[in-house]
Amino acid sequence: MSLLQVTGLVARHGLLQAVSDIDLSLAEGERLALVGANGAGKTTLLRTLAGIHPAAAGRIVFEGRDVTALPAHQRTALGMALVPEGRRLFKSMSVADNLRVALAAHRAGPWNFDSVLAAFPQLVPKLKAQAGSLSGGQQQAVAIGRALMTNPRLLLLDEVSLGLSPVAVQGVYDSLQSLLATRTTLILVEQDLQRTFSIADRIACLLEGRVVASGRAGEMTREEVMDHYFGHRTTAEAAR
Ligand SMILES: Nc1ncnc2c1ncn2[C@@H]1O[C@H](COP(=O)(O)OP(=O)(O)OP(=O)(O)O)[C@@H](O)[C@H]1O
Repeated sequence: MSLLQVTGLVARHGLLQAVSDIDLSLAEGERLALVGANGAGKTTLLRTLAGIHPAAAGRIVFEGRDVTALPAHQRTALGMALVPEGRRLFKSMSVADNLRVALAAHRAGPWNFDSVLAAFPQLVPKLKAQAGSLSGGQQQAVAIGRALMTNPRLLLLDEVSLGLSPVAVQGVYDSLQSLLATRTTLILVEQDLQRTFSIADRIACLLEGRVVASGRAGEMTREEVMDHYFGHRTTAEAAR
C-alpha cells in the first residue's frame, strides 16, 4: 500500500487554479522531488498536502485514510510534517521553545529534543536565543528540527535553501544527512537540480499546476527536466 495517494487534486487561489488534477503515489521510504519554475504550483501543492491550503477537488489518502478534509494539526498528528518556504518560526520565542512547540503533535519515534540537537549541533549554543536573531541557515535548522520533533512519516520540505548562502545551504544539507540515512519518506522542492538528483528517487516536473513529466531520478536526464521546467516539451513529445 502507498503511504500517500493523491488523486485528481485541485487547489486554487481565488480564480487561479494553481494545482490542477494532480495524481501522485508515494511508497514508504521514497523521496519525490517536485521540480518547476517559479509559480508552477509546488508550494501550493505542498501546502495543500499539509492541510494549510484547502483542496478544491480530489483526494489525499495517507496510510489508507482519507485526510482531504482534515485540518493541518490533525495531519501532523498522523505523521505529515511540512517545513514551509520562508521557515515561519516564532521569531520572538527562543530556539528551544520553537522546537518544543512541536511536542504538542509529538508521535512516538526516534526524534526528540536530544536527537534533534545531535543532528543540528549548531543549535546547542543558541537554545536560549530568540529564533529571529539567528542566521538564515540556523533558522532553517530550527524549522527542520521542529518538523522532525513530530516524528513524521512523511516530511514535506519546501525550498530549504531559499535565500541562504552557499555555505549555509551546505550546512543545512550536511545536517540533513542523518535524516536522509533514516529513509524518511520525503517530498522535496529544491531549485538546485544537482542536489535534487542526488537526493530524490523520483522526480515530478510541474508546469502551470500540472505534472507534465515524472520518472525515476536515474532514468531522467537534467536536460529533460530542464526542458519540462521551461515548458519546451509537451507531455505528448515526452511520451514519444
Ligand atoms: N497567496 C496567493 N494568492 C494568490 N495567488 C497565489 C498565492 N500564492 C501563490 N499564488 C499563485 O499561484 C501560482 C502557484 O504558486 P506557487 O507559489 O504554488 O508556485 P511555486 O512553484 O511554489 O513557485 P515558487 O518557486 O515561486 O515558490 C502562481 O501563479 C502564484 O502567483
